Amino acid sequence: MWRSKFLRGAVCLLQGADRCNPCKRFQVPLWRYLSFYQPSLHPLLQCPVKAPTWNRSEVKLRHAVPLYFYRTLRKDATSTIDFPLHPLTVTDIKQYLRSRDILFHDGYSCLHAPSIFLEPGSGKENHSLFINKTTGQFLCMETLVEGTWEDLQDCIEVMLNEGQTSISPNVLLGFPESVEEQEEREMELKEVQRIWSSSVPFSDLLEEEEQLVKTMFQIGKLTNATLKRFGVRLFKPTKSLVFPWFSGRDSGLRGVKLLSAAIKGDGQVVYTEATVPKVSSYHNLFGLPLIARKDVEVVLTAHELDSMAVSQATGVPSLALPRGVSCLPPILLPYLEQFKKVTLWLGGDMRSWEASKIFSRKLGLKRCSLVRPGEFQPCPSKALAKGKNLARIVKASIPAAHKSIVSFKQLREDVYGELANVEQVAGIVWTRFPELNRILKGHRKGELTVFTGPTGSGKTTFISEFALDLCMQGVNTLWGSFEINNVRLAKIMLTQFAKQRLEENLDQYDMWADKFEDLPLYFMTFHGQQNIKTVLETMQHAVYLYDISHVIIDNLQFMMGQENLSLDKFAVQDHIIGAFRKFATNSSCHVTLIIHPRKEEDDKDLQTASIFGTAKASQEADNVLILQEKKLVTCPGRRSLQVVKNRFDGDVGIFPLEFNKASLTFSAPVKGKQKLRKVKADKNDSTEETEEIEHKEKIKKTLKPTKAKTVKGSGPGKGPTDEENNL
Ligand SMILES: Nc1ncnc2c1ncn2[C@@H]1O[C@H](COP(=O)(O)OP(=O)(O)OP(=O)(O)O)[C@@H](O)[C@H]1O
Repeated sequence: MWRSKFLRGAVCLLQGADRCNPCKRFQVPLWRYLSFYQPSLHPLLQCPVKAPTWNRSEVKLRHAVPLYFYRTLRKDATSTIDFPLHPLTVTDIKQYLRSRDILFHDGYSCLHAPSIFLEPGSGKENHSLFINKTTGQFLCMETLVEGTWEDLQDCIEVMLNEGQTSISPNVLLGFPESVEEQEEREMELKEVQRIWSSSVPFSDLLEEEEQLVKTMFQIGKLTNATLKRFGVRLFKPTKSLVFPWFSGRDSGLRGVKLLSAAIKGDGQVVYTEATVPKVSSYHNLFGLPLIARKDVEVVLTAHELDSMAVSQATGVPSLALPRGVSCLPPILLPYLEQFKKVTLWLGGDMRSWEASKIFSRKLGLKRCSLVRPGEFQPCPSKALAKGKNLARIVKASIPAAHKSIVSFKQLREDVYGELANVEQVAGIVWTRFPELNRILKGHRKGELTVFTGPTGSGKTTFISEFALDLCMQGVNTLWGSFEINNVRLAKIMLTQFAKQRLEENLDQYDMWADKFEDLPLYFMTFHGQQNIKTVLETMQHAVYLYDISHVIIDNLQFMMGQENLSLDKFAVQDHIIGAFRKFATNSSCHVTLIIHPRKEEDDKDLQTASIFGTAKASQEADNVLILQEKKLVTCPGRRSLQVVKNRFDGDVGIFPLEFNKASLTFSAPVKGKQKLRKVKADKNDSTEETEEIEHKEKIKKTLKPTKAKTVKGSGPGKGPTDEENNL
């Protein structure tokens, strides 16, 4: 939301308005619920209610009435069904299609069926209807109609009720959006058109202007022909590159992504992205309009510039994911179904390597191959800039499907990668807890962390900030808060995010809530006792839908009551911890499990034995953290964090925590401005690094440090903040 305000602000300024139009205040929910309105999807996961994704203007009311009528009937019917329904499975989808005599066959991540949106004998290719096996999301590759499983079921029912064998793509009418949503959508489309029409193609730039922009974005090796083919333009007011979102070969503009460069105070060049519509609705596979139906091979990258580099250097079709390595939205999978070979070249670091392994599972291991990052295989745009042979790098990609038994020869490269990238292998470091980095070294996917502390000592409060810190760095996070409700938890997190009591600064609520809303943060809706199977099913679903890489379970005790009571308590606890351990490993997802201590003695620190009934549970955990509460007379309530187990490198230790009641934070306040250490290039630098430094100098000369300017908005929901103005 704040992005569209900013862009509206930028465009208003563009049009000579002396100030932003009064920014329309949007009542936006503070957090992002995972609540689908289609009961067929997991009802216990909630996400913003999404209207179907086809262009509403094509809809003809004539057809809509029966469908709308049908839906209203069914909606009432489902409201009487008790939750939880089981999440949709491929078996459910197959059973339904068979019951309607619709033939299908298995694809990679989708089922392929004859499209019901094509007149029989229309001469167009059959089996062009792709249905995602996990979510039911569908796409007709001929008409480009797409929608949810519920929408497809509705269309099939209406078609059968009318005794037809096909149905017009215009039949679909989503639930009427609220006036506000309709208004927001129209405003976004206007924004997109404004930005697009006021951007200029590179061929229209003056020579020196073109050179300056290419230097700024380090795309000197990309030709204007390539930029033109992909439709890239320059938005002059903010010197931003504009990447268009055309969803099909000949369809209209649905959105844009702006890439801007700015120089920070310390001389670092920072690249910032902004999308319209906002990032959660921005599902652009950049480069899609250039894909022909006959293409069977594609290179998937994490950035638009990388895609253009691959396409220009190798001639192989290439697409860029909308949100880099952070997620591969299932809604895009039907668009990738036609490819028999998918090469994932997501970047040059370990995070990209981890993501490519996870995404290849979603795409189907057999058809995927991965470009291993490394010194000689940076991201595509860097490889192009350094004159590397991109075709050879793509050719040298390794199959994602690995055999169950491997020799060291196959492991050799992975081992080297881990040794050469110690920092990245250590995981994501906390920005707010340097002491924790010193001991744990970082937060890694696939691990199980057990966290405990005395009752009422601040476990939830601490873990909330612990997880928020990682989420702010792009770690997709799922909360399972069985003890306190999501509103209260979100309020704690927002306070920690804003580092102030918003009760006393309500005029800033919208600004902070807009930023908070863009975090990759999701909540389960469980409360009170739950059984472990339902919780794990929901977590699995969330990992698939949102590429969750960190799940917090607060707390274990809420799953103890539902298990087989004939077992003794410790056996149940061991079973549950074992189940989370398995989930963490199989889903490459970090699980943080909060456990109430088994016994507490006021005058003694908690030990590992205080937590677990048996040694088994402590063996399953990779990390064991304890929030120690010193009940000292001198400083009552003094907390410390103790790491009693660290499987990654064995370091353990304890450090004090300073609790700030106003901001609910445990992180030590930053004392003064931390001077960023300048790393002097050492004498024997390789020529490449020297070139890199010279290049950076050149960019700094072209980029005048931007002076942050504030645009006074009107009352609540003020205009863009300083950093937004730096876009
Ligand atoms: N270090 C601290 N000093 C004082 N108050 C704190 C501290 N940490 C948390 N609190 C406050 O104590 C209350 C309980 O915090 P929290 O719910 O995080 O504890 P908890 O250990 O999760 O509780 P429970 O054991 O019931 O789950 C909250 O109001 C919180 O703001």
